[in-house]
Amino acid sequence: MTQPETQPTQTHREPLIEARDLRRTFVVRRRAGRLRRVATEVEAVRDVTFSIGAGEMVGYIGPNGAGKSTTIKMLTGILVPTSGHLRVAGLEPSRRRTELARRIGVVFGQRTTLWWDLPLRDSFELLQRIYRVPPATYRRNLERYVELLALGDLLDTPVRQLSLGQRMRGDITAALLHDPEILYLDEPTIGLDVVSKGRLREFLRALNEERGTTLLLTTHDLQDIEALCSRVMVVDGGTLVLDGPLDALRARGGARRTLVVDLVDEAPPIEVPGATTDRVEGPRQWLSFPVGASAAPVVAAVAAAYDVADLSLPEPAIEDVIKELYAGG
Ligand SMILES: Nc1ncnc2c1ncn2[C@@H]1O[C@H](COP(=O)(O)OP(=O)(O)OP(=O)(O)O)[C@@H](O)[C@H]1O
Repeated sequence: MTQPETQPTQTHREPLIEARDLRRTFVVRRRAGRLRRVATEVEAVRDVTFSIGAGEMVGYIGPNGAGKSTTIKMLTGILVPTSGHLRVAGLEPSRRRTELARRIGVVFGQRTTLWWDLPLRDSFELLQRIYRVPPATYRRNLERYVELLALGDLLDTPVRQLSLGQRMRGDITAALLHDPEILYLDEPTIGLDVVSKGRLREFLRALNEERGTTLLLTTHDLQDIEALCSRVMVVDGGTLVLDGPLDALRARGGARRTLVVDLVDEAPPIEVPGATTDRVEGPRQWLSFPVGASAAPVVAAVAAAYDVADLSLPEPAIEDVIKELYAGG
């Protein structure tokens, strides 16, 4: 079994989600000739081990088919693990699915859990009954989320008439009406415009901060991860290949850092000790220096010898790091 690289995470409280050697296989029957079918086993998740503390915001990322949805389905109890140990809020999800449903919320970006032909309000009322949410809690939460997510004018609109962003806000409200401790979000910002994405991220951050809700987020949009998650778990081929703080992921961003210098005028490539100039485009130049070295002497040397209009030290792009991880994982 290969162990993922694990780094200590910032928050280490009581584990709320615990997975140990979690495995799930599927039997797939494929045609082999005109009449014959052969059964092959697909290992969608293998030997996945992690533990998530209350109040953490964790990104669960990986390329298509990596095993993310299969893991989330096991965490919600929809799928039974083939083997391994799994506890969510102290419960074994597949055996205690109904009980667990009252403690978790699930939001899928690609499909709604609301009733398509019903006005939002009726969907919410049905969910109140299904989850047996006490009337006072229901009223308080409905009021709160309708205001925070600006749904007031839409409560009487059938779900099918809502825009994608409005529908998503409705789905999030639906997932939070019963005060879940854990919220699973599967591609929550898919298809949303930049402003809606920003608002949604802000809302989720506040939810975590104010209510301590634990968030587990799967997404292909790494900006979601950058905006929300201090910890990221990367899965590839069913196996966890990295689990640690986002900063640790960034720190793997190659051996060199970049300094972008905007000169007042165009000039030949900058020459300063400790750095090399990799690219020149008009008055803008890109210098690089080793990751372990301090940027200060390079910045000072450039500022002393050149007329500088602006300087910036971009963070290593996590996209690049992740691309490398997927390729090599
Ligand atoms: N019900 C199923 N029957 C057979 N194979 C399945 C089933 N569900 C998932 N798989 C296979 O398990 C693997 C993992 O799939 P999974 O849906 O968990 O990936 P994912 O990381 O969520 O991908 P995506 O980002 O595309 O949603 C894939 O090879 C997939 O084809």
